[in-house]
Amino acid sequence: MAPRPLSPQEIQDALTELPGWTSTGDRIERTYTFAGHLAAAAIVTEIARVQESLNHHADLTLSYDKLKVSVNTHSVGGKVTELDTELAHRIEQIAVEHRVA
Ligand SMILES: C[C@H](O)[C@H](O)[C@H]1CNC2=NC(N)=NC(=O)C2=N1
Repeated sequence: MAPRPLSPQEIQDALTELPGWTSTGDRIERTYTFAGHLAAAAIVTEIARVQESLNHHADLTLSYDKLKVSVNTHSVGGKVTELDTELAHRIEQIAVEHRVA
């Protein structure tokens, strides 16, 4: 079944379970900061594995010691759906394992 775009209220409710994540309206995003570049780069492959398993992919922007994660659902015209909040939770699990602040 096709995912349904979440309402602004549903997005806000979902973000209460995702500290550090924000909504721009049509996306949910978080920027993680790491000890350095290799630590920031190392998490990318793990996120990619989860994204392949879910068949849902965020935009990942790697800079020196930061990784920005930004996601929406293309198949509904670029809106936030439960697929995005599910991926965000999975990425949070990986971040905890990497002891990201
Ligand atoms: C064909 C394939 O199922 C689609 O392109 C998947 C892949 N990853 C995706 N990722 C995101 N963020 N949104 C999608 O709609 C999406 N669709």
